[in-house]
Amino acid sequence: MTKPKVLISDKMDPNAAKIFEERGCDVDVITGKTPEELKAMIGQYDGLAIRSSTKVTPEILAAAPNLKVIGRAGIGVDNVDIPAASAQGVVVMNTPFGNSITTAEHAIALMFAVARQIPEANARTQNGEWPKNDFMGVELTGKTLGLIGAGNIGSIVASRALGLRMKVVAYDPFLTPERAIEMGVEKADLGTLLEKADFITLHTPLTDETRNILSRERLEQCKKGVRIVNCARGGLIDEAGLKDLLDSGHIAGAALDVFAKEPAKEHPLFGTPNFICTPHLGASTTEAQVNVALQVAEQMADYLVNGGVTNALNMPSLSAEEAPKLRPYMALAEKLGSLVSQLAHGNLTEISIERSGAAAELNGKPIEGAVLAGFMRRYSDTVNMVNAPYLAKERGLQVRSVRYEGEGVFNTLLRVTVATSAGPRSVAGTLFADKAARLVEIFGIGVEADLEGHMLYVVNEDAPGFIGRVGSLMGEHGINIGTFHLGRRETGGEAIVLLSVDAPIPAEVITAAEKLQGVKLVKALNF
Ligand SMILES: NC(=O)c1ccc[n+]([C@@H]2O[C@H](COP(=O)([O-])OP(=O)(O)OC[C@H]3O[C@@H](n4cnc5c(N)ncnc54)[C@H](O)[C@@H]3O)[C@@H](O)[C@H]2O)c1
Ligand SMILES: O=C(O)[C@H](O)COP(=O)(O)O
Repeated sequence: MTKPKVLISDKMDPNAAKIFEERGCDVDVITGKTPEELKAMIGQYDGLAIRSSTKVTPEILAAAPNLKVIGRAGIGVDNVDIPAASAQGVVVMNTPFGNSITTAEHAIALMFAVARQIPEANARTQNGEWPKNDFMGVELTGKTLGLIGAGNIGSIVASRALGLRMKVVAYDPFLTPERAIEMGVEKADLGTLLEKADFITLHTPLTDETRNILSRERLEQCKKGVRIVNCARGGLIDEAGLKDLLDSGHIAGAALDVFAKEPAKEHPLFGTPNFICTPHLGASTTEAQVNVALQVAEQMADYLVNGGVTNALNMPSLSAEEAPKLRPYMALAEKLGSLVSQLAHGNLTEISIERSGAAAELNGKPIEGAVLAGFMRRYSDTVNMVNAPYLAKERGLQVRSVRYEGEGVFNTLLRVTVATSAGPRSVAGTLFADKAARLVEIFGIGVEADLEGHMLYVVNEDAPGFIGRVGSLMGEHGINIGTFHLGRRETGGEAIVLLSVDAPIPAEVITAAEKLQGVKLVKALNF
């Protein structure tokens, strides 16, 4: 098996490259490339490991036909076009906890720095001025911190602020009253937070809802003398409004680690009194960088080598323990999805995926993804379990997932049913003790078969001599039969023949089979 190839395209702790190699991947570390240069080289890679500098645009993705996973050594993924990656079947993962403490500490550091004007005092002191009378700071003790976003980083900032004897008021639509009590913060709406806060820190991702969350109007609503810290994303604050309100003195200070446009080498805010900034250093500590580098490399290698999925933003997680258990089910699921789509006709608008017995105990999402991948393969060559649910949604396919805990005849069973104009059509399969996928039913007729390679499916009337006629036809055309499986609804009723052959079945053999006595339908199947 050829080794998966990974490109690390942003500065990352060297542990990442080491882990990739130890886990069976080839790795190149090539940083600082322009989008054009990245486009020219990305085609050869299975994995792309990034921080915030590399922008993964639809153009980059279009030049990456082999790409299977993008790993963000950090939290924010606003530099990755996730819908485009999903549509292309590329898993996008991040490391949601590796740099949270470090970033929270940076927010606290900036809060102190802006409260005591430390950067300017430092610069002027080192300039030989000794400006002791020019700086009068404020204490944090007893002040109210308004926290916008109370997730991982926000909650660490809250706990540190409480330790500094601040009061914390938090605005986060997803913060439950119970969690607010647990965190020791007061849950508030944004208006109340703006009225009460002496300091505000932001800890939300940049989304359509959070963009400009501190707009000029909202900045004007803030308590006079407020100090604002943003260690989350540029774009959350109206930068022009911030400058005007710093100039007017309504806002007493602001500290930004992030800007709407980065790198920010020139900016109207530069030089504004009581404005301090750092160049997106929130995650830049040795500890955090080792954490995120190790984590991203482990996650990506696990996916590329074993199929395990952790911290993916566009598909359900699949632990390294679950992956080996689920793998045979996913193979079965994909085959059943493919079989039902090759056999059922008409406008298929609904698909139902049932898991019973042991299968009901498993994580259903990857199985669902695999059924849909098999089902959608007829419509797209590039479909996989990541993009299949998106493609299915795009086509208006309704997907139902059902689990039955009890065992039937089989101790584990997957059944896939599609709604057709002639009524529901279902196929079912099980796993034998050797974990091999076996078909056990087609459209209500019991039949036991492997679904492998090239197959011929024939529906006929159950009558003596038919098996011989099919065998002779194959022999006449020089087609070697590998396996031969039979099933029937009842004696003399509708029957099926499913045989595997060693080579693709030519169209003239299908036509000849259709002319055999008693034949109702013939189809070549491929798996
Ligand atoms: N400066 C840096 O170097 C640096 C480092 C790490 C993370 N970050 C940024 O910090 C952000 C927060 O990280 P996290 O780990 O805490 O993420 P998180 O997902 O744990 O928390 C984000 C919180 O924002 C809340 N939220 C979402 N929409 C909101 C809205 N409209 N109003 C208020 N709250 C809203 C969510 O409910 C969630 O609780 C990341 O998205 C990333 O962009 C920056
Ligand atoms: O979202 C993040 O994790 C931070 O913005 C850190 O970004 P960086 O890895 O480029 O420092």
